[in-house]
Formats: sequence, C-alpha cells, structure tokens
Amino acid sequence: MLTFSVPPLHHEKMDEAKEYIDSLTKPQGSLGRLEELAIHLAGMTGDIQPEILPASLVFCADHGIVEENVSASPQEVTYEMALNMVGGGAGISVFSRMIGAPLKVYDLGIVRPVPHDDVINKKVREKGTANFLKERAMTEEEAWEAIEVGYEAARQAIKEGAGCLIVGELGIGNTTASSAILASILDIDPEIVAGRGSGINDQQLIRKIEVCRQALALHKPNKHDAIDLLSKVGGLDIAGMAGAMVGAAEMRTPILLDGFICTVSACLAELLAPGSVDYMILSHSSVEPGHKIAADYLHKKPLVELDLRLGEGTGAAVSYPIIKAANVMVKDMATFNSARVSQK
Ligand SMILES: Cc1cc2ncn([C@H]3O[C@H](COP(=O)(O)O)[C@@H](O)[C@H]3O)c2cc1C
Ligand SMILES: O=C(O)c1cccnc1
Repeated sequence: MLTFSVPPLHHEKMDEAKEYIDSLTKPQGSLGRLEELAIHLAGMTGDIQPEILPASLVFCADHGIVEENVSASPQEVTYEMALNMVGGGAGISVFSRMIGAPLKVYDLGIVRPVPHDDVINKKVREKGTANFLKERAMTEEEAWEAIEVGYEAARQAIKEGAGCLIVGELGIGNTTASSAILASILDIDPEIVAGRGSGINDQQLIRKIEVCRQALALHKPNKHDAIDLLSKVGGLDIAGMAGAMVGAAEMRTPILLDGFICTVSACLAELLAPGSVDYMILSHSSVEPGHKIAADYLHKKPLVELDLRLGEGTGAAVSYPIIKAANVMVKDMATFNSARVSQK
C-alpha cells in the first residue's frame, strides 16, 4: 500500500507569473484563459517559465461487465486497438505524434496476451476484471497493484523528461464501470451519468443503467474510499490512470485530463491523494453526459468543446497546443520594457 503526499500549489510563483504576464506587450488580461493557464502552470511546477514536454500514457484492460451487453463493441476490440495504438494508427497515436509526445501503452489486464514488445505487460489480472454484477471486479490488493503500475509509469515518464502528462485509457466496457463509480461518488442515480459510450442503442442504454443500479445495490461501495470503489465496480485501466495522476501530482507535473473515463479516474485520484486535482487541467468536454457532471464535481472548466467521445487521451492530446500557447506566451513574448513599447 502506498501513502501519498501532494504538495500545495506554489502561490508565490503564481503571483510572480501574474505580475510578469502583466508586463508583456498586450493589454492586461487580453490573453484571457491563456493567462490563467500560465499562472496555473507556474503554481503547479514552481517555475514561471516551465518546460512542459508532453508524454502520453495509455492504460488498457478488459472489463467482465461486457457479458451484460452494455457495449456496442466486442471485447476483442481492446486487444486489437492496443496493437493499433503501438502500430501508430489509433487516434491517440496520431495526435501524440502531432504534438511530439512519446506514447506508452500499458496492458493491465487485456484478456489475451498481446504479442508486441511496445505493449508493456503489467497484467494485474490475466482475464481483466470480473463481471461486477455478480462479484467484485477485483480484490483490493489488485486495485492497489494497478494504481501502482500507473504511479510508477508516471514517475518514469517524468524522470525521462515529461513536463505534462496525457493520461488515457482503452477498455471495452469501461464507460459502464465509470458510470457506476461516478453515480456512487455523487450518490445519484446511474441514469444521470450513463451514456452511449462507444455507441449503444436505446435498449442497451436501459440495460447499462440497470446493471449499474443493481451493482451498486449489491456492493454498496463506500463513496469516500477509492479502493473500495475500484475493487467493487472499477476497472484496472481506471485504477492505472488514477495512480498515474497521483504520481504526476506528487512530482508537481501538470496532468491534461481527457474525457469521461479519465475524469472519473481523476475523481478517484483526488480521493486517494487530496490536492491531486490542483495539478489537473481539463482539456475538453465529452459528449458522454457524465463528463460534465464529473468536471463540475472537480470544479474544472474544459478548454475546448469538439463533441469528442473517443477517450484514449485524444481530447487531451488535441488540446495540448493550447497549453503550449500559454507556455510560449510567458516564455517568448516581449515585455513593454524589452520592446520599448509605451505603457499608458
Ligand atoms: C474501435 C474503438 C476504439 C476505441 N478507442 C477508445 N474507445 C473507447 O470506447 C470504449 C468505451 O466504450 P464502451 O464502454 O461503450 O465500450 C473504451 O475502449 C474507450 O477507450 C474505443 C472504442 C472502439 C469501439
Ligand atoms: O468521454 C470519453 O472519454 C469516452 C466516451 C465514450 C467512449 N469512450 C470514451
């Protein structure tokens, strides 16, 4: 079992960043949320002009709950897409390339062995999670193990030079686990947060909601306890992402959140290590209805709205250039003094 300690934001550096941004050649506040982002980056990193090289980490696992007909896609797609990711053809592969982010793909429990060296074998359960309508998804020890894989993955990426982490997932059925977790944390009916995931029909959506309701009635997870939630209705991919976020927050490294599943993992990271949320920036707003609810719970406002509903970390990678714009603003713009521009 790990114990975590997330440092508070560096408020002095945030004040310093604000003052410096006001000295740049533009009307005060005219770069709007880019200015807020630059101040936030200073608070997270403790540096007003930080290096924020991106890195993408994707956590993959299968979900036993797919037996209940809650996904539009067959389970094999997790395996096939993991190979596609390292083959360079998935959404996250092409967007990571676009922004110059190295991509690492971790297998925490895909049901088949994945015969590719670039899919990092960290299987915590050989066959993914159990069907949580019938039994716990995993043991508490396994939840911790998956968290630890993510935690170490983040630490390694940061040691290798990453200054901004994109944390993504892949796992057919993972929107059902995410819906159950979020409904439990917020004490609301799953109907409010469950959506069509990768594209289920009306009947499947009704089933998905019912599956979440029954699972929560059966297991009664403790909404304050990330390990109880993960072991009862979670996923290995979701646990891995939460661990990576905590690892990054401990190392003062900005985390760019993606869609619904990622933001539910962020809620768990905050339960595991309070203060982690201060190190998160929400990239976009997913079409999945639970995303806005999770984002509001974390008091996060998305940078862009592109009607995405893919996951994998794609929305975060696509939005990274906005973070980079805030960074180059504070690194490269001239000041009124340096450019000899008159101030009123
Ligand atoms: C081809 C394909 C590629 C994907 N990449 C991410 N997802 C996304 O959809 C899945 C979750 O949706 P659900 O809970 O409805 O199964 C996850 O794998 C998620 O990463 C994909 C889904 C598909 C079909
Ligand atoms: O919002 C997401 O991340 C999402 C939505 C549907 C399917 N997969 C991911």
